[in-house]
Amino acid sequence: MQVEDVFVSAPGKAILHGEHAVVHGKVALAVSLNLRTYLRLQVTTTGKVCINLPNIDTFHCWDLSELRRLIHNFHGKRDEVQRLDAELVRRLREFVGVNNGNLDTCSMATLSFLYLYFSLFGSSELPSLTLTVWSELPTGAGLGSSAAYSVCLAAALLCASGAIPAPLKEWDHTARWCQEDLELINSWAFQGEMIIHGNPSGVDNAVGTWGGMLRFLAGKIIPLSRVPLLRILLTNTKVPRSTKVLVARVKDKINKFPSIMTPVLDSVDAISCTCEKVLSEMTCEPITGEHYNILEELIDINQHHLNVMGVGHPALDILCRVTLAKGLHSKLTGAGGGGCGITLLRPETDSLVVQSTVQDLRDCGFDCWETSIGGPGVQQHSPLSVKEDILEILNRY
Ligand SMILES: Nc1ncnc2c1ncn2[C@@H]1O[C@H](COP(=O)(O)OP(=O)(O)OP(=O)(O)O)[C@@H](O)[C@H]1O
Ligand SMILES: C[C@@](O)(CCO)CC(=O)[O-]
Ligand SMILES: [Mg+2]
Repeated sequence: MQVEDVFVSAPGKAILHGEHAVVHGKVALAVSLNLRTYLRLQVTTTGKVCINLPNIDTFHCWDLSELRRLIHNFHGKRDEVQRLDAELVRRLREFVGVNNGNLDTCSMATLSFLYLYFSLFGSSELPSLTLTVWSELPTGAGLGSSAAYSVCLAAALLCASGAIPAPLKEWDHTARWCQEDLELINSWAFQGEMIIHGNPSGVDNAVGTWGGMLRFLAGKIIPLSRVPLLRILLTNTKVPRSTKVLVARVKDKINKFPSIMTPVLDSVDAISCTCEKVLSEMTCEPITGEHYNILEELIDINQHHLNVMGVGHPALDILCRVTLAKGLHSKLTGAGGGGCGITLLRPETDSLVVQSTVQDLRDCGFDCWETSIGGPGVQQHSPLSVKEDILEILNRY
């Protein structure tokens, strides 16, 4: 077994179009953000496994002997990455003390760590380690915090188990894995997402793994390399919500009204495809106002569809109204039900207009900032390449 100390990070994401519909086999367009989750994994000789998750105020330390007892007579299936191992999930739920279907924030994060830890080390020696995670992303707000967390866990634990090499060379600040290793990271991150979400499409962990902008359809990931630079305003309504609950709510609605909801999902699919076509045209012909008019109309139509699906929220309605008063168009991003929304800014949108919109949204109690999109996917860091304030937090434990 090859075990090392590693620093890794993975980006959050914004979904331009296709949230929820993507869970039901429709196209989604998603893009990575410049906000990242960072993880430090230290190999220790304490005989303990410790996790420090200060964003969600969760700290645990278990004796290795206790963990060994937990998986006594259990044989992990390292190659089975499409489905969760029901027996392992059952044992872990009992261990963490969750018996019903509704997991709280801390239990979900703990459970997904333990699931990956046992799955990846179960058949060999369980290592003593300390793992610390700190994220720049708001947790549970639609920006893929669960996926960034799962991708970091998968990358660090796979690396520590020796299943994939640590790509960082002595002279590098950051380094990425080869395609095959990224696929393995992505598939284990998907398992972490399954623990947290219940029924994830896989789009969020794909963006966390590969970064950039991508088209996602039924597990098939197509990176979109030719996309125009989009200016996006991100707003966090700060209304808490759970992706798992919202995904289940949409499924119930589809089951209840199949003939009504299926056309809505088909329409969202067409919106994603139309958006992709317009974005591609914008890279090979001069960008016109009409391109932006179409992008804005697609945003408005999709926001209505998401309301029809039952994942809107009065705070998101306020976001749309306040921005429209300045001539700007917004939609929720991610699972909705509160959380974050995106607002498209035109290249010519005056910075004074942006500033006063941001102020109006802050006056509503929201967080709001202009963001840059398309950051790199999961990467390994030298300690020097981790921002100082984040390194200080990761080194605190
Ligand atoms: N920094 C973190 N540290 C520990 N756990 C985290 C962290 N970020 C996210 N999580 C886990 O992910 C859960 C939030 O996931 P959820 O899918 O509900 O929201 P999201 O991923 O932010 O939004 P969306 O799925 O809509 O993009 C938290 O309850 C926690 O279990
Ligand atoms: C709501 C959803 O479509 C996106 C969450 O970011 C869920 C998923 O795709 O797993
Ligand atoms: Mg999530």
